[in-house]
Amino acid sequence: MAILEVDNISKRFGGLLALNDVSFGVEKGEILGIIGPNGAGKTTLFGVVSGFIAPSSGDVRFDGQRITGISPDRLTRCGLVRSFQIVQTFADMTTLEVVTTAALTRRPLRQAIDYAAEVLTRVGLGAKLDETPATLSLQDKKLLEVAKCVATDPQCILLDEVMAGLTMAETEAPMAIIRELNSSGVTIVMVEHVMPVIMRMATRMVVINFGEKIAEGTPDEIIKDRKVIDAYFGEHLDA
Ligand SMILES: Nc1ncnc2c1ncn2[C@@H]1O[C@H](COP(=O)(O)OP(=O)(O)OP(=O)(O)O)[C@@H](O)[C@H]1O
Repeated sequence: MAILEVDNISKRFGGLLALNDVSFGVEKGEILGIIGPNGAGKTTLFGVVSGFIAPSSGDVRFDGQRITGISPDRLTRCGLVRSFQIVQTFADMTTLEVVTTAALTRRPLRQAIDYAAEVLTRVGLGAKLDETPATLSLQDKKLLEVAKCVATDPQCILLDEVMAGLTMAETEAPMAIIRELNSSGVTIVMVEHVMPVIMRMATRMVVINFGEKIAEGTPDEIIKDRKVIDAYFGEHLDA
């Protein structure tokens, strides 16, 4: 059963058609990877699905309900949450305060603080509750971004380049956390440039190029797809 349906989404920025009639579904419990060359429209697509960008046309449905145009905070309460490529934090807050803010989505303050500490520990930041995000390493900032999502108790998480900038060794921790989340029933949609990561994680993939969906299938099907290989100009897609 599809938890998320993207139906004929187009988005125009002035003269630029950033998304052109993109449609796909996300099945409950899967890990869907979205890939595409730079500027393909992946971030715009995430923005539309998560309520940050209004589409020029088309609809998004979550759990059977039309959600097009619904604000990100309402979507979070519905169980659909996104992470950001550039780690979003407030300068003066501690990691515990940042994640507590997210946990307040479904809990009163006292419980939100306890739950935030639990989630931070789960992602490996249990020793850094009192640190400000600016002092964290890039890997820890990414884990904080994941913790913010997890603390809202989502049904579906949209992860925008959680592995970008990390070494392959550093990707192991976020990959394990995402797998664990998925095992606990959370549907994952991830945009990722780090090809070996997405090939290992995704159960299915959607490929975007110049704002259009050019392919959809399992990682094995995708690496053999002629249109995908051409879009990457022969870039090596092996996992
Ligand atoms: N707010 C905006 N105003 C005008 N053009 C935009 C805006 N946001 C994105 N674009 C353009 O839309 C196209 C798609 O951009 P988008 O950021 O969605 O691609 P992407 O696949 O996420 O790229 P990357 O992999 O580099 O992050 C690009 O040509 C970009 O310059």
